[in-house]
Amino acid sequence: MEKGISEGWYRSRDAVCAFQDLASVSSQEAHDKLSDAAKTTGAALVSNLPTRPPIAAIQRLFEKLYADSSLASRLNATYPKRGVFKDACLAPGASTKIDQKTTIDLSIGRLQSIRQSDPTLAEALGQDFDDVVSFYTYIETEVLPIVTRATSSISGLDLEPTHNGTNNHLRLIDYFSCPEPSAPRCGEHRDYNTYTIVFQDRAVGGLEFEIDGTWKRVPASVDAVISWGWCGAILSNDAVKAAKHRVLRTWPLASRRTTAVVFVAPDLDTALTPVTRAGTGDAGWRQEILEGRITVGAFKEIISKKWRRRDGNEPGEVVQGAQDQEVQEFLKPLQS
Ligand SMILES: O=C(O)CCC(=O)C(=O)O
Ligand SMILES: [Fe+2]
Repeated sequence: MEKGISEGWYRSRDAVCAFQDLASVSSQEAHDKLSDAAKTTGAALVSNLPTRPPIAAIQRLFEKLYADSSLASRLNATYPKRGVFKDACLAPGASTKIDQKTTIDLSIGRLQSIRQSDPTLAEALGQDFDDVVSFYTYIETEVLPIVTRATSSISGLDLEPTHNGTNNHLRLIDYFSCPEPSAPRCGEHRDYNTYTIVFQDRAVGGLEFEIDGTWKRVPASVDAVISWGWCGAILSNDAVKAAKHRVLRTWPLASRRTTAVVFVAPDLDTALTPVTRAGTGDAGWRQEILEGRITVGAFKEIISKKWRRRDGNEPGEVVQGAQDQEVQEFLKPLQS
């Protein structure tokens, strides 16, 4: 086993909760486990999901886009600002330091734009695309309200008015088979948002969280991981912890790992400022944040420049760990 990595943290931290339990917010046990995870490690492992992501369909969708560059261009033309299918690390002459993965980024807004700007594209993408959209719709309508409500009660906030779904995303990730990746698959970072759900393929591991200074593996058998990000930490004044994580390598090493990741963030015009006294007395936030002068949209612009560098979609050198350090210095200038 790699130095510094240990298994079994989820058992010792007791952060596992059965997802069926989450369907009923009155379930004290599920709430307590989620609450404990959000306040301590910032990550909860979830088993017994009633609905699984369509992993085989996601893999076929990636293969279709690898094989058909005109289809990939059509898909990217529906969101010219950033594109939808991103494969920067596969380009000839790409930096060997960027994340070794490809992604498909969707959201309710992007799905609308796909339907409106290229009405026959969904059909060209086929049944696999429909299966992905159905999965996303299910998660948006059935699952996210429950986790948002649980996060609200953990942090003493009412998140529902500022989380109307306009700033949520589904990211499909293909950690394609590669025995000797030149860089991490997904370099270490904290997510910028309120919380994230990583749906795993239950076959190939790789996701790790830094817990008390040590990288701990999420077992491949875990269905999904709920973790909290910077917006969650700021709004709750650090009552909720933003969890640092990465995918350094896939386990087994050369295997293909496929994930469906749902990011939940406050609406872009929300003021990014602590709105509860639940957390730390003096968390050290920068003055503009304490005064409510930075919106979620402005923060997203600042932080997304850094992650696009790591993804190879923005020029600039990638130094592992630097992204998280830069964000931390921005948010908590006196503590860095
Ligand atoms: O795919 C994973 O396991 C994690 C991905 C992740 O952390 C991210 O995209 O922010
Ligand atoms: Fe992440």
